[in-house]
Amino acid sequence: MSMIAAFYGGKSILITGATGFMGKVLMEKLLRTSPDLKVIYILVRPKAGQTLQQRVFQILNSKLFEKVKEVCPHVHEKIRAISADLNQNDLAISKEDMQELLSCTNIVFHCAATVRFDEALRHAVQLNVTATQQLLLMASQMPKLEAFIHISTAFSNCNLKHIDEVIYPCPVEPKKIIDSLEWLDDAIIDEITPKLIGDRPNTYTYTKALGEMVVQQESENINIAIIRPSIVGATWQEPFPGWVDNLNGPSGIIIAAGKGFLRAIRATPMAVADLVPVDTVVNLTLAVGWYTAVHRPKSTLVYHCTSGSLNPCNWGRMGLQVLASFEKIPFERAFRRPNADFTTNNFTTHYWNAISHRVPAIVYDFYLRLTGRKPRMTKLMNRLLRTVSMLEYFINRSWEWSTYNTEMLMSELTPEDQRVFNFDVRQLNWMEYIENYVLGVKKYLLKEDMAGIPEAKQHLKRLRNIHYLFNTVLFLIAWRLLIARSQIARNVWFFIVSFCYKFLSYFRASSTLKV
Ligand SMILES: CCCCCCCCCCCCCCCC(=O)SCCNC(=O)CCNC(=O)[C@H](O)C(C)(C)COP(=O)(O)OP(=O)(O)OC[C@H]1O[C@@H](n2cnc3c(N)ncnc32)[C@H](O)[C@@H]1OP(=O)(O)O
Ligand SMILES: NC(=O)C1=CN([C@@H]2O[C@H](COP(=O)(O)OP(=O)(O)OC[C@H]3O[C@@H](n4cnc5c(N)ncnc54)[C@H](OP(=O)(O)O)[C@@H]3O)[C@@H](O)[C@H]2O)C=CC1
Repeated sequence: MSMIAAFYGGKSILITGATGFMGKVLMEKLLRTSPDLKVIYILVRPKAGQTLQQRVFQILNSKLFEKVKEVCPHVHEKIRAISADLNQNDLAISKEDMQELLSCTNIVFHCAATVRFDEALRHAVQLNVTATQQLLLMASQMPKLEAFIHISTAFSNCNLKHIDEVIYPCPVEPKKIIDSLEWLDDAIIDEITPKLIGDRPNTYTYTKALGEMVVQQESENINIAIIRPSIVGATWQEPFPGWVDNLNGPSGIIIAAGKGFLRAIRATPMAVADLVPVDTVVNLTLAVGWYTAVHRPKSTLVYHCTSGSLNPCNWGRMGLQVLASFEKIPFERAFRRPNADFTTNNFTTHYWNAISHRVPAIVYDFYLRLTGRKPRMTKLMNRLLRTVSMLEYFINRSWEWSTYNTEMLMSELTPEDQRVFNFDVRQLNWMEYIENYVLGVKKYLLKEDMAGIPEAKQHLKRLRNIHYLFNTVLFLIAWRLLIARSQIARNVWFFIVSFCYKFLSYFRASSTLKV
């Protein structure tokens, strides 16, 4: 019997960010491995015209939860959705709900965050720092609380090259930032943002670092741990391989490349692609929850959930495997044939952006206009290139994360727990994982039918023929222009033509002789 699974039995668990990518997988694993848990409270806000109940209903009836229903048929009864908005200072939780949360919660998993890189500082601080502070305040009033697990990111200290499992201080105290944002207006905040974030690339990594400082400062009476995952990707094994439901991290890039929109990228092929599957992160999170509650470490432990030091894979290898997977699992109606030229040079980046991205988009929009349709490709391409430029920071550097705590925890688990809550990335076969990732993107993100693969392959063949034809025509035009202007080109041309003529005459003569 798994000790970790047994530990969560009968517990009341609070999850923030349960409607997000990681939160859903966390909820699924908890319900599947500990169906006898008492209740999972999830903080949810109404969104996109859906009520809380509709959102929860949709999640629990999705493919991700199919296996859970086999072991826990009354899964709906285990989930208690609580209306909350982490953008509000009091989290907008009703008095009754707050009372219930405070008196019943045993474990808190705090996953909610804004993961947008370009989030305005005010909003990023509200969600990633102030909301964390509010939750810690709540946690300090929970008499039955056994552990509070805070999900951060391995990139919260991406301004450093080597990162240990410790909380690093930021130059300005989080409390000072929170206070100043209350009275500064948006224009001034925009102006001081670059100075505050310093050598970090965006407000996301900066506010996640501030969030960790808040955790450290408010953790006096709370049993707390921090998890730092690197780039979180599709599921590796559980509940099935390749599940993914948003465009963040590599998923959006895989779509853009598979559909032939993105054909070149500024990336360092030898830089480590520090990806971790979402189910690995969730397994570590649940193991940390158990360890923190049962062993009650004296200080706040930080756990790195990264792959680079244990099982490294670089962007070059990953890019090639993604391309190889497109051969087997092509996406439907591709704009151009998938390709992934990696370049680190400024000039070639601009060249590829112009030739491979902008020009085809302009040509296609021209065609749409001619056929009476609304042009859209240039706009889409501009957005895509902006997105890619924001990811560039992460695909052109390598970091070293120490993993002592994570390895220590692994050694503390029983063999059964090591199997059920496996977070050993050394066992990950990258090639297999990436192929399943591409398959998952096709199935669960693009919602394309596998039966359409032969047609998608035919379409790619047609695109290849168009590509060859286009290149041949281009070459002939260029050559014709060159001949018109250069004597050397003309001489070379006459030499080739006369050589071909002689060869054909010889061939014809010898075949006549044989007859
Ligand atoms: C073959 C080679 C393989 C190599 C493979 C390399 C992978 C290289 C990954 C590095 C990854 C580091 C990751 C750090 C790890 C964390 O710790 S951070 C957690 C991850 N967070 C993120 O990835 C957030 C990144 N995204 C953002 O910040 C915002 O979406 C952006 C990029 C600022 C765009 O904002 P926006 O312009 O307001 O647009 P938004 O409304 O979000 O979306 C606009 C459109 O772009 C699309 N879109 C959004 N995100 C993406 C995306 N990532 N990609 C494509 N399209 C996207 C949307 O679907 C939307 O399309 P439409 O619905 O309009 O048709
Ligand atoms: N994805 C990644 O690559 C990585 C993620 N992380 C960390 O993991 C955690 C989870 O990330 P991930 O699941 O990918 O992120 P998602 O963007 O998928 O999910 C974010 C969650 O936070 C919730 N949330 C956002 N704003 C509010 C709000 N105002 N009130 C209530 N809830 C809100 C969202 O709810 P709603 O559905 O209503 O928007 C959603 O449930 C984050 O802390 C992130 O920093 C760390 C490293 C990498």
